[in-house]
Amino acid sequence: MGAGLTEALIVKGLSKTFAKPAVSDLDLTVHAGELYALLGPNGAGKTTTLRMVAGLTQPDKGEVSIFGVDARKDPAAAKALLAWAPDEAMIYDKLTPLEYLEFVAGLWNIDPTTAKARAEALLATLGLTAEARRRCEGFSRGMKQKVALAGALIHEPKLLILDEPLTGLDAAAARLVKDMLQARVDAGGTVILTTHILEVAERMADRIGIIAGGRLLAEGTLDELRGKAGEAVGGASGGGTLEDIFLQLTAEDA
Ligand SMILES: Nc1ncnc2c1ncn2[C@@H]1O[C@H](COP(=O)(O)OP(=O)(O)OP(=O)(O)O)[C@@H](O)[C@H]1O
Repeated sequence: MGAGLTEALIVKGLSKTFAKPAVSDLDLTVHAGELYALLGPNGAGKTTTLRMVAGLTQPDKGEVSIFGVDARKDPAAAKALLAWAPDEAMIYDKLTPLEYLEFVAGLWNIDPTTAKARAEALLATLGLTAEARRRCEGFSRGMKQKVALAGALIHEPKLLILDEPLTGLDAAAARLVKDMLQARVDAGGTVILTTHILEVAERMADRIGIIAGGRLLAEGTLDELRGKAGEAVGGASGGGTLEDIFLQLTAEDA
């Protein structure tokens, strides 16, 4: 985990209203080299927040800084530092995984030799070597999701943002993806993910942010969140699970 000297992401006062407020005056900090889990009930504003960080949704107000780059002033530089993997894989069915990855690499101006080497390495890590030259059209949802994840990683982003990366994956595929994310963090990369699987956050995350109604309820390590949940009930913090803490904090908010 990073020493906190560099911040991978700083979000300040981020706000977005659609028909009603989706994200309200949100502050978040993600340290370089950590795995950060953004949690919250359905409709809490997680996807909207991460889409604004990735430059896909225009905020109404607020600041987003990616490794010190002001994402609203210099979106191209910010985007080069990050990858966004949505929960619904968007890949071209007529292409093979290798062709898709070479196509995405082309968009980043990566030279073809490097692109091919990176694509093959990513597909191997994700257990897709045997399918590398088969068209994606017959692939399962989980396989397509893995191809999309490889596409997000082809330009070697410093910050990886994943919306519900484990949805639709079977146990073996979920393990592969979790191991890959952990390996990236161990190698100094930064990962932000949303998940409704609280055990995943509990086991993997260095720090956790809990949002509800577009507002940050708590942010910190599991121990820090335990302390907050304890304070909120006016007593000493117990050894509650993340699920206990999450349910307590979100129920109080509701
Ligand atoms: N493009 C949009 N147009 C209108 N409303 C939207 C749009 N995107 C999100 N919203 C609304 O903003 C709120 C927050 O949605 P968001 O998808 O960010 O929540 P979430 O925390 O990711 O939820 P979930 O866990 O269900 O995926 C919801 O009320 C949602 O209906």
